[in-house]
Amino acid sequence: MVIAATGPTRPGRAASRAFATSAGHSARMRSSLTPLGPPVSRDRIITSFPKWYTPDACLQLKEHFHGQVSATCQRRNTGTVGLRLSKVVVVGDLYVGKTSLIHRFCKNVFDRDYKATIGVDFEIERFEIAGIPYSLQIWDTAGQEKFKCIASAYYRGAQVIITAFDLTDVQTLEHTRQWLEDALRENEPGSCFVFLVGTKKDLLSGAACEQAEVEAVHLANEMKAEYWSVSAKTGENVKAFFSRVAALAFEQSVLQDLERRKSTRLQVGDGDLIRMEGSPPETQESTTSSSLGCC
Ligand SMILES: Nc1nc2c(ncn2[C@@H]2O[C@H](COP(=O)(O)OP(=O)(O)OP(=O)(O)O)[C@@H](O)[C@H]2O)c(=O)[nH]1
Ligand SMILES: [Mg+2]
Repeated sequence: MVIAATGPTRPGRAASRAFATSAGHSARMRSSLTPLGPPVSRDRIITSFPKWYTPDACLQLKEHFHGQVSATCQRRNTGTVGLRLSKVVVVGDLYVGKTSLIHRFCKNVFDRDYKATIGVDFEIERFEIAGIPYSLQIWDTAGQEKFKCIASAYYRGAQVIITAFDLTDVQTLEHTRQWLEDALRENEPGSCFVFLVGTKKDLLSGAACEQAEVEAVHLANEMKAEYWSVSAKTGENVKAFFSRVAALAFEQSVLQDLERRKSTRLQVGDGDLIRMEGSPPETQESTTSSSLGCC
């Protein structure tokens, strides 16, 4: 099986989309990243922190970027974050509407006909968040059992896991627990944001949707996930949902980058401290060179 590979997009200049499908032992690139492209479209520009769907099941309640993140973005000092892609993996039973959700967001289309995903597909969507370019690599996986082993090979390295279920089919909600477990197994504990998404909201009345959401919100809390109800058919909540995903992933990336840079500075700082305390010249030299080596 050939694994689809992408390089990082060039912020502000790169084309936004790469798309690959793998089926059994074959894989094909439908298109590839091109070096030049249009600027980020206006509806992908995020300036204020997108709000949760319900405060009863959300990953964080605050409505502003973390103070450190805002300050870092204002100074345009986000290190490599603006060059990075965050990997998002969408899992869930067959026919729940994973592909439709992604296509609504990335292509603004909806197809009434069902075409099963074979293996995996992915889309790259570019954003500009707090003035910094940022991209999501959104992996669409197959829900059919026979393709599960292909799809699960792509779970690794996810920063975000989206578990989708059909709001009109309670069984698909029950299965999300297993989908999440499988996806988490391939990733470092505590390294992923988890979302639980109820699809096909347009098929339910307001009251029926509220009823389905009670159970979903309960499960979302057990999963430590943020809950959203969406409709790929009407587009309801789709953009708001992915904006929220992008903002949370971006904020985490900036904070991790700051943390990494801080610990690098601390290592260098330790070396300086030893020198200032008057160690013999040969120790000074070895300390300095090992500090440089670290960086
Ligand atoms: N009414 C309605 N139908 C939807 C919605 N989303 C998806 N569907 C329909 O549900 C069917 C399945 O959608 P897909 O997006 O192909 O499902 P999937 O989860 O990707 O399925 P697999 O690729 O087999 O895992 C299709 O016929 C879609 O048109 C929605 O929001 N509303
Ligand atoms: Mg699909």
